[in-house]
Amino acid sequence: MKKPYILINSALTLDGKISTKKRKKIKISSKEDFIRVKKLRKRFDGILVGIGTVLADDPKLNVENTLRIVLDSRGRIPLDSNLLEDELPVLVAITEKAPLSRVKRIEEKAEVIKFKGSKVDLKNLLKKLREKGIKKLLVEGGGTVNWSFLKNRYADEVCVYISNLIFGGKDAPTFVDGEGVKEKQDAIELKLKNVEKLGEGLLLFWELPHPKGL
Ligand SMILES: NC(=O)C1=CN([C@@H]2O[C@H](COP(=O)(O)OP(=O)(O)OC[C@H]3O[C@@H](n4cnc5c(N)ncnc54)[C@H](OP(=O)(O)O)[C@@H]3O)[C@@H](O)[C@H]2O)C=CC1
Ligand SMILES: Nc1nc(O)c(N)c(N[C@@H]2O[C@H](COP(=O)(O)O)[C@@H](O)[C@H]2O)n1
Repeated sequence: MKKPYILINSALTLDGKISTKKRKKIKISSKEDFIRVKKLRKRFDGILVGIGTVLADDPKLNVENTLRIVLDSRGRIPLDSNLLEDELPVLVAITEKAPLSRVKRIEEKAEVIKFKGSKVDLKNLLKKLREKGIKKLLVEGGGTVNWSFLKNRYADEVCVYISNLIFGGKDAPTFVDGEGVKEKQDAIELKLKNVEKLGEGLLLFWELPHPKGL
């Protein structure tokens, strides 16, 4: 079974942060980049975010004919979150760690798929998404989710908008968080495909040389 084609898109400050140390929703993209992202989202069958992003940003990701997917092992998605309050489809990927009473409430508002283990099993999730007809998946963070998709070599391409802002701070989330590698030899090496100036920032397109199948 082929996995969906996967693009990670993110907006970073010049120092690689995706929010400040307060970890709240912050506009890092320029006006021009938000216009680009709006068009980009329409080209994907699915948009995926982690529960950290849902709790911090309460995103809408409201694009017609696109499935919104949340990685949420413990079923923490707020029942009044924008994703669960509108009419557009949402899939919440949970694990056996999610309390049953909570799952029932989420199921009233979204499709729920349950996986074994303590974190959502990406391989099996991607299989299920492909079976559901998701051929192109846009991953929009945050840093922990980006790490999972890169570490496992599931991402095919990466697009980052590098803004003219600097947030600093060791506790501010970065484009890729998670465990990280210990040695340079374990680094995830990408190939630069394109560079564009956009507003006061730069748009960079990268390709992963050997994305993994399922
Ligand atoms: N500038 C930008 O472009 C963007 C910025 N952001 C910012 O990023 C920050 C949020 O990032 P972060 O806190 O890292 O949260 P994430 O959105 O990356 O969500 C991470 C959580 O997802 C759950 N999860 C379940 N299964 C997996 C899996 N297989 N792999 C990875 N995660 C899994 C885990 O929680 P659990 O165990 O409970 O399931 C995990 O802690 C916010 O500050 C937000 O504003 C976010 C997106 C874009
Ligand atoms: N491209 C981009 N630029 C920024 O500056 C951002 N803060 C984000 N954040 C991502 O977009 C989601 C919000 O989407 P809606 O506007 O609510 O539809 C947010 O959750 C991040 O994934 N992206």
